[in-house]
Amino acid sequence: MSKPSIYGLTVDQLAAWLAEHGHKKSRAQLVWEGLYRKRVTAFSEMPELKPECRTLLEEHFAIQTLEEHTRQESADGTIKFLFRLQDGNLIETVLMRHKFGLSVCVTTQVGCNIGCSFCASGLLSKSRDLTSGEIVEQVMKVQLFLDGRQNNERVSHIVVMGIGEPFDNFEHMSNFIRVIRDPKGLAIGPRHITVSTSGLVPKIREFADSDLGTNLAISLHAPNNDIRTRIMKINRAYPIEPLMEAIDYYLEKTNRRITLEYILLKDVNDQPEHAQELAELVGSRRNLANVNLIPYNPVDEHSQYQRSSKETITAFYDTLKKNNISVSVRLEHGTDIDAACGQLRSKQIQSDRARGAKANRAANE
Ligand SMILES: C[S@@+](CC[C@H](N)C(=O)[O-])C[C@H]1O[C@@H](n2cnc3c(N)ncnc32)[C@H](O)[C@@H]1O
Ligand code: SF4
Repeated sequence: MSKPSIYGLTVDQLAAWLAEHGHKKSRAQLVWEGLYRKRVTAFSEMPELKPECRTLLEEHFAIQTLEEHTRQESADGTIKFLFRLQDGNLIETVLMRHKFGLSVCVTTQVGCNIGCSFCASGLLSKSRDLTSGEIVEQVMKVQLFLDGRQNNERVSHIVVMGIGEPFDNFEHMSNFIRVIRDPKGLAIGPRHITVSTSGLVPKIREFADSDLGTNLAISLHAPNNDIRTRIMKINRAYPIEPLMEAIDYYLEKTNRRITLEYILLKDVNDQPEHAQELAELVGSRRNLANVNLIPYNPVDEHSQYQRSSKETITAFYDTLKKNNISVSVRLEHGTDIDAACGQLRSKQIQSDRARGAKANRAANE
C-alpha cells in the first residue's frame, strides 16, 4: 500500500503526530533537520532518531513518492520535469531561471476542471487533488536535482501556476505554503510565493482572511464579461463584478498589491479598445494592481487561438501605460521545449494511449 510523503506535514503537525504515537514532540525538529537541512531521502539516513521512532515513521510515511519520468532542458536553463505519482498519474513541474533567483512552478491537481478554452492543463479533466506532500515534494525533487549538480543553487521563489486550480484544492495548497515558508525548513518567504487563481470568488475572500501572506495573481484575461465568458467558462459562475469586489476585499484586508494576468489572444482580447476597457476596469485600483501581459503559448488542440504579434503587444502595453496602469510583459521561459503548462503531460498521455491502442490491436490480431 502506498504511504503519504512526510513532506506534507508542518513541523507542528509532525510533532502532534509523534506525540499521539508515544514519542517526544521534539523529535519532529530532528526529522525536519534531516529533511530540509541535510536533505536526506531515507529515514535510515537520520541516525539521530531513536531506532523505534525511525521504524514508526517508515511504517507510516515515505519521503519520496514521485518518480522522474521525463526531463526537458531548454537553452535558457528552464527545466521541465514530468513526474509519475504513486498512482501512475503524471504531473509537470518547471524550474525557471531569473535575474532575481530560481523559481519553481508547481502543479496542484491532476488535470483541471475549470476548462479554460485556451489552456492545455484543462484538456484532461481533474482526476484528483494533489496532497500537500506531493506539492512540497515537487519543490524538493527540484532542489535535490540542483544539489546533485553541485552549483550551490537554491530554489528561492515559488509560483503556484502549474496544472490545476489551487483554490479548488485550498486545504492542501494552504498546508503546502505553511511547510515551504517555515524558516526551519525551505524558508521560502511568503513574498517569494505567488498563487494564481482563475477567480474562485469565495476562495479569494478566504485567502484574504487567512494568515498565508503570499502574493496573489488573478487570471483575468478579458476586459468584459462577454469576452471572459467566451474564453473562461468560470466567468458564468463568477463574473467580473463579483470578482472585482473580491479583489477589492483582498486589497483592503491585506494591504498588498495584486497581479492581474492577461493572456493576449490574437483578435480576441488584444485590440486597442480592449486595452482601453481594461484600463478603465483596473481604474481606481491602479496603485495596488499590476497587469501582467502574457504572450500566448499556442496549444495544438486549441488552434482557434493564436499569439498576438509583437506590435500588438506593444500597442496594448502602451495604452495601459498612457492610462497610468502599472504593466509588465511576462518574460518567456523554455520556448524551445513544450512550454505551455500541461502540454508535456498531455502529449505524454496521448502517446501512452496510442501505444496502448497499438498493443491492443497487435494482441487481437
Ligand atoms: C496554468 S494556470 C494555473 C493556475 C490557475 N489555474 C489559473 O488559471 O490562474 C497559470 C497561468 O497560466 C495561464 N495559461 C494557461 N494556458 C496558457 C497558454 N497556453 N499560454 C500562456 N499562458 C497560459 C493561465 O491563464 C494562468 O494565468
Ligand atoms: S488556466 Fe488555470 S483554471 Fe484554467 S484550465 Fe488552465 S489550469 Fe485550469
